[in-house]
Amino acid sequence: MTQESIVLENEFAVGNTTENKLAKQAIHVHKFGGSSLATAECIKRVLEIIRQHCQLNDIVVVSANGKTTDALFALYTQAETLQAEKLNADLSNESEAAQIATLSAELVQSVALLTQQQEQLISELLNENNANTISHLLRKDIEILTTWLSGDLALHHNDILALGEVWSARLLSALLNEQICPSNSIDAREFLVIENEQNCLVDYAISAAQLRQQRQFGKLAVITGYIAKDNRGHNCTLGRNGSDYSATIIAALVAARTVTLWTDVNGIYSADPRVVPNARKLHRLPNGVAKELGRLGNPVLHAKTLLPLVNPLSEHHTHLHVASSFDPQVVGTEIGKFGQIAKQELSVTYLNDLLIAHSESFIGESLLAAKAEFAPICLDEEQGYIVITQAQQKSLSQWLASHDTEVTFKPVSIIATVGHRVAEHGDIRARFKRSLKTAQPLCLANGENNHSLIAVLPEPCSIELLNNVHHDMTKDARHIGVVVAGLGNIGQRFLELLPAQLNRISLLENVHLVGLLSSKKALINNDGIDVNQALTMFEQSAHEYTNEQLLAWLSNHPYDELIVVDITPCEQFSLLYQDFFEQGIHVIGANKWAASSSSEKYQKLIDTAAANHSMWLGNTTVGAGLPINYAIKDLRQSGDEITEISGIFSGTLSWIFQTYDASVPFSTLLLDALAQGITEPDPREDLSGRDVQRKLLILARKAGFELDLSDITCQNLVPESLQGLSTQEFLAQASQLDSYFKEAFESANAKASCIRYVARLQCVEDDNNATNAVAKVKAKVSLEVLPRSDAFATLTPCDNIFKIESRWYQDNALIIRGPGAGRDVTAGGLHSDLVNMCQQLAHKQNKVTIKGINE
Ligand SMILES: NC(=O)C1=CN([C@@H]2O[C@H](COP(=O)(O)OP(=O)(O)OC[C@H]3O[C@@H](n4cnc5c(N)ncnc54)[C@H](O)[C@@H]3O)[C@@H](O)[C@H]2O)C=CC1
Ligand SMILES: N[C@@H](CC=O)C(=O)O
Repeated sequence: MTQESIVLENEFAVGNTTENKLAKQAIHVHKFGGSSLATAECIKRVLEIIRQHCQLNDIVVVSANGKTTDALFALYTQAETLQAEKLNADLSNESEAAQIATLSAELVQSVALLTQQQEQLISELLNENNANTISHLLRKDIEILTTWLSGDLALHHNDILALGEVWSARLLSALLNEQICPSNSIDAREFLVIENEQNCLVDYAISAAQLRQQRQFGKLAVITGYIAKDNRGHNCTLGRNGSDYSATIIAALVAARTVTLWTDVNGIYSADPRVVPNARKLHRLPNGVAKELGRLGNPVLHAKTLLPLVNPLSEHHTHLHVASSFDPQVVGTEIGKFGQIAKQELSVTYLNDLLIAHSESFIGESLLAAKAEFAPICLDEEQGYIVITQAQQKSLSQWLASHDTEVTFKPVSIIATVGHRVAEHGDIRARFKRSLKTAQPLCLANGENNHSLIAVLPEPCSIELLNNVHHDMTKDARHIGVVVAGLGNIGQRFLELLPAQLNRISLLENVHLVGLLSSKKALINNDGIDVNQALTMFEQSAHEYTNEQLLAWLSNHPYDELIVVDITPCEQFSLLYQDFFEQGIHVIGANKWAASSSSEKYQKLIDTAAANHSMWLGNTTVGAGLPINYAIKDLRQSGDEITEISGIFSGTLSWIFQTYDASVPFSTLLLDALAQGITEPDPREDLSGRDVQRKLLILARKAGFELDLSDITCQNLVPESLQGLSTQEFLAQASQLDSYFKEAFESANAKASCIRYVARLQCVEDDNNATNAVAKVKAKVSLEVLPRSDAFATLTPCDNIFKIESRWYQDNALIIRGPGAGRDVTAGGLHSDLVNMCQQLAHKQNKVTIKGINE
């Protein structure tokens, strides 16, 4: 149990009634299916999930362990056969008597096998004392089961089927008591009342009141799924997938905030991932869309399960999560009420083995009666057809015969595209029709609440068609969330350019701005932040945050990919990259700290990013928007070996030294550069040479050299007297710089030369000896006196120049030159990284792991 739950328990211990205390904290319902509870190992995993995710006032709902319900059903059938045989057998006939004896022995054996399976779970999991207690209860149940199997079977049908859930809840509760927290198991038949087994309509008022009596304060309730009582007091079951339904009913009864269905898949996909490899996980599904998916054959969602999510007692909305108990750290799918982004999701589903039934009774108003009776998959009152399952054929024929109308049936299948109000979008309808051309659909119908477009096909839906339609409808789109950190000089410009970029670049079609961070405040919105008003929204709605809160949100983000754009100058923020990469989050950084951190930290970041398929781009860390990082990476990847890198790497120092002629004080130019947004937030970062030193280190690493900042000699141009001041104090006293630079300028000028701040790195290792060895380098950044005609001396102010010498560029160096700082070029460079990253992400395939298939 978490620390929070311990506090909770103590908190509950004072004052008030049990009911009030239980209601004090939002309740979460966790339902574990049979596969999640199949073996001792699975159950241990479930215990861990409960330890990490549950509070004492939450509720756990369980299915029977593994295939126990199937085994109980098989016992019932065996006993039924035995009883029928006994009834008809002539026991004086030896062979008939022997047959009965064999059947009896087989039944005894099956009971023994089931008992042994349960005993094994008990002994493997519980300590000796508890195991004895639970085994004793099991044996008593087996005695009763044996009498039921030899008595009035039909009367005890549901009693027999209920045993699986009873055993499962009892065992889990005992285990929780032993290892995790106080717990009590509750048999749902003690509180859950439905009208009858056929309609499963819940009496919410009575059930809620009875459940309140069953729950015990300070104990985690473990409740049986699948079973209930009808309003005449008979035991009944909730049918196939009844435990999921139990969980959402119970959530409605206690107004839970969420229900998590822990199962063996880690979410709902845009198509069945077993047959559509490009299917992507749907992170958030609006209620109505989920219902439609359940109706049209999604194997995880069942229309019935979704009904109680809007609480009939209070209009309270419960969110439903689907997650894998085999992979609990993976974020699954959430179903509930969402904004615009979740509503853009499209998925494709299909159903084979259906029938299309044409009849006059389906034309006009009379269709309503058929609709109420058969809840068809789709229908059309003008064309007079409904589409039903093959199992419904007989009852439909009888129903129509009683109305004296004829009917014709034809085998069909359907393929549907499902999404929020898709049927109202002409473009989606047109795309769907186009992609179905070769399949020659018989007709196209709108689904429930227009949340689907359903095509009726004359042939079974093939896997090829499903994949093609999925590709055409979803364009295999991946939704990408972007969080921008640092809303200063460059950050603001980046955001100003964002709306036009999103409009203009089709690769950015599914990119959503979802977070804005300053050093103190954060605005995070999973439904997206309006890019046209981003800064205003930030001003109005941002809240203070801690890094822990930020990381917690990031670990649960609902996007296929998340990109953090770091436009801060902050070392602390760069320390979060390690966490980002561990969570598979991508980073685009203008911030130079991480890329110029110690070799050890840098290598760890690179390794973590690679291990988690995270991308890290930082072209703007050197030369702003100039493609210098790309050029060096490309040379290296192509097999070239870089031997020298030199140039002017600081936009600020380029602008100042190209402009400076001693007619205007040096400090005035420095303040001017600051106002233009080309300096670092503290211009001493530029003037000290540190910014250039970092840039040289970043390029050196890209070129394949292993070195640290301390390996690069750096000439600091800030006099000691100005080094320890605050930024404001430094700026106020910047005139102290003037005499030094005046002198340096005049001395160089007297020799027809000029002063420039230059970065130089040279490989000094003999090439022949360098096989497999890390090349040694000499590197420094310093103020140099250069002839006025030198290539580094004749730049446009603010330009950077990068001179690269390599095996391929020996005699005539590769030169990249252009503006190396400033708002527009840097923000532009960041957008270039964003497009580049989205392009790579568009081709990224997330491997879907399906238990039992590829795992
Ligand atoms: N100015 C230029 O031409 C270029 C700048 N860069 C880099 O861009 C980055 C930003 O530069 P500017 O916009 O000029 O700086 P700035 O000082 O104008 O803006 C930085 C913003 O980051 C915020 N911030 C600081 N710590 C933060 C944190 N922990 N979390 C979130 N936000 C935080 C600050 O509040 C500020 O609003 C720096 O790393 C700089 O080296 C890179 C290339 C060129
Ligand atoms: N302050 C830097 C900005 C770019 O990195 C510079 O002047 O080059």
